[in-house]
Order: sequence, then structure tokens, then C-alpha cells
Amino acid sequence: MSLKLGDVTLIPPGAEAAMFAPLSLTVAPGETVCIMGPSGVGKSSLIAHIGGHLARGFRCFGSVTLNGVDLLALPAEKRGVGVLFQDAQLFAHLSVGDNLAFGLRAGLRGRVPRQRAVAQALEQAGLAGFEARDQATLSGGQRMRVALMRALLAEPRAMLIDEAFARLDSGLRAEIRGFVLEHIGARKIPALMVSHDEQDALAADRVLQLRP
Ligand SMILES: Nc1ncnc2c1ncn2[C@@H]1O[C@H](COP(=O)(O)OP(=O)(O)OP(=O)(O)O)[C@@H](O)[C@H]1O
Repeated sequence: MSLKLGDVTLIPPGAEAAMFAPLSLTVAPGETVCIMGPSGVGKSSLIAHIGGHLARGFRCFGSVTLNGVDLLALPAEKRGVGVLFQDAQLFAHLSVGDNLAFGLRAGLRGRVPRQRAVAQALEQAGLAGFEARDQATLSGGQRMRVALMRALLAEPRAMLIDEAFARLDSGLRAEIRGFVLEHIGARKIPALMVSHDEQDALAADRVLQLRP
């Protein structure tokens, strides 16, 4: 699976000019490209455009394809793109196990396959036995690991990471970044990672600097 951007540019609502020059990029299977650039240049908007959650009113140009499929023609839930935000955005009313199960594809929704998939994901996240825990009782790093596992259980064909490690302290940050990139790389998923952090950039395969 390759994620391909062709001459992508965006104009925010009410603005006259595009935020960044037309951007063409191919992210190979298992490759992580770090997107950097000054505040307001459009990094989060670019991620939202690809993920299908960009606010209304933007004018969008260029193409976004995933293994040749036109993503822009599909609603967000059909794009097969996983997203990790700064906040893990776990569902407050669901247990850790139910948060994970939310991502499961239809074929795994029977009780036994579901329990097995959730238990395996928790094991991989170093959180074995956490099924019934209230998500509010988790640490920041644990929450991010659950968020990644929930995204991966949906079997995404591409991952978008928007400042997902920014709120973690530096030691934990390196650990969680390593965890996330290792799992994405092992599954050969192409990933775009927005960050202001040099250590994130060093951990990526390539860095793309957006300029206004
Ligand atoms: N819903 C919206 N309506 C109007 N303008 C918007 C909207 N969302 C974003 N913008 C504008 O688009 C521009 C890019 O915002 P965006 O959040 O993508 O930047 P960024 O590069 O991710 O910045 P940061 O590093 O500060 O997070 C900004 O000028 C912002 O004001």
C-alpha cells in the first residue's frame, strides 16, 4: 500500500491564497514521513484533508490516492485511514476492552474472536488484563497505546499521526513513539506524522518541511 499525494494544496475558508505550495509525495509501505513547518502552515489541515475530517469551507486541490484508490471520493469511514491525535480520544463511556473492540472489522465481532483480538492487542500493548478497566484510569502513555491498538485493529491501510506524542514527557515520548512506529512499520503501513519535535523527525524515514 502506498499513499500518494499529487499537487495537493488547500485554501482555508475566507482566505485568498493557498497555505502551502502544491505538494506531491509518495509514502511507501511501512515508511513514515514526518511533516514539519511553522505554526499555521497547514499541517493539521493536510492530515484532516487526507483523513476526511477537514472542516467545511476549505477549497482543496490535487489528488490523494491509496494504492491507486481515490480517497477524496470516499467518506472518512470508508478510507481505511487510521488517525492518532494529540489526545488519545478514547470513548469516555467505554471500558478499555470496548474501546479496542470498537475498531474491529465486522468479521471479528463475534464474542470469541472479539475477546481474542482484544486480549492479543492488550498483550502487545503491555496492558494484558486491562479489558475491564475504565479508560479514565489510564496514564497518558497507556492511553496512547490503547488508541494505537484501536486504530490498528481496524486494519488501516495508512496512518496519520498529528502531534500524538506532544503531551507526553520526554522519556515516555521516546518509548511511545518507538512503540507506534514499530507497529506501523511491521504492518507495512505508510504513515504521515505531523510534529514540531526534532526527535520525532529523527525517528522518521523522511522529513518534509512545509513552507508558507
Ligand atoms: N475551520 C477553519 N476555518 C478557517 N480557517 C481555518 C480552519 N481550520 C484551520 N484554519 C486555518 O488554516 C491555517 C492552517 O491551520 P492548521 O491547523 O492546519 O496549521 P498547522 O500547521 O497544523 O499549525 P500548528 O502547528 O499551530 O498546529 C491557519 O491559518 C488556520 O487559522
